[in-house]
Amino acid sequence: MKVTVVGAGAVGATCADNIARKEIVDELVIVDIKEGFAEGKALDLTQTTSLLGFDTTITGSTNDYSKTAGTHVAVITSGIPRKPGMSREDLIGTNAGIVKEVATHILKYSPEAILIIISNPMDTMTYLALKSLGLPKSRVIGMGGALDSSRFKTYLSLASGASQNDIQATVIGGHGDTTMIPLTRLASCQGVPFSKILSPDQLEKVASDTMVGGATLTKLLGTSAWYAPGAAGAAVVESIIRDERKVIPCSVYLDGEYGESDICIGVPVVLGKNGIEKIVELELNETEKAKFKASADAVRNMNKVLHDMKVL
Ligand SMILES: NC(=O)c1ccc[n+]([C@@H]2O[C@H](COP(=O)([O-])OP(=O)(O)OC[C@H]3O[C@@H](n4cnc5c(N)ncnc54)[C@H](O)[C@@H]3O)[C@@H](O)[C@H]2O)c1
Ligand SMILES: O=C(O)C[C@H](O)C(=O)O
Repeated sequence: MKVTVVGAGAVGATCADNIARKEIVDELVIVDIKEGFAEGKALDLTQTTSLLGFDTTITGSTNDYSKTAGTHVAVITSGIPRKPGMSREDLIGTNAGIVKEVATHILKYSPEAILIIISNPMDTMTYLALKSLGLPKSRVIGMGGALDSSRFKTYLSLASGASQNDIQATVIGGHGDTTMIPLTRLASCQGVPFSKILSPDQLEKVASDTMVGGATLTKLLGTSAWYAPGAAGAAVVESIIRDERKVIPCSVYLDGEYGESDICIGVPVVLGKNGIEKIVELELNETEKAKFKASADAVRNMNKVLHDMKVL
């Protein structure tokens, strides 16, 4: 199996590192537009092979996509990250052109590839890749919910003292500071609902901390996060490559599910060898449904910018 990671920056290199350590592919290719950068990251990672004991061939390429031929899964992380004070949506002007160009190059050499979109604003970039390339909806997957759900688990754990590994918690909706929906009603610790563990005020604080999780890190780091995003990207790749059929919230094209159509937005999906094997429809209450609709309206408004920019 072969995986390509486009963008050898903070998220791309961390994702590649995690994929290599998991030993889930024979070949890993990293591509970047910056001369020598992907080759350098690939060589550096290769030199961890004997230290970490994995056996994956890692190569780098400066924009030569012929090296990516035969890719099963391509992870797109190329583009600019936000700086403190910015929103993810502020990145659309630069990243839309990059994502469209990169996805086109990947598909030229690997027409059957499954695309994992990480570049922000991720829901809109996922929609752009799917629509501009006319790909089947099972093969274009936005990574956001996996990361947001892991942050939700971190904040639930910090508030309650429970182990993150005992927690089940899901974030749906857009991958934006105001659009994501941490499902506090459904969060549980080994079968015990968090509504029985934390007070309503504590749960509300956990939800709002989760929603601004990316912005909090951007303020601390001066740029956006990479360890958890890279690990979340690798977890999505792993479920596909190993055909694990894990349920992971991802941004996917909806065609009537959750009452929405013609939009990519975060919902739980089964990830297996064909990409999206199934969309899981959670039973939302009226409040959650209203939040999901508001989130979808905001994402749809952002998608309109793609037409204004004439990239779609
Ligand atoms: N979806 C998520 O959950 C999530 C999480 C973290 C970051 N992100 C997003 O991922 C993106 C990357 O973040 P980062 O911190 O790795 O940024 P970074 O600046 O460290 O890396 C981006 C890399 O993309 C490369 N690049 C730019 N244009 C390219 C092109 N046309 N072809 C190939 N490579 C190109 C750059 O040279 C750079 O090395 C950002 O848009 C960020 O907002 C998304
Ligand atoms: O916060 C960002 O801009 C990057 C990413 O979407 C994240 O959630 O870490």
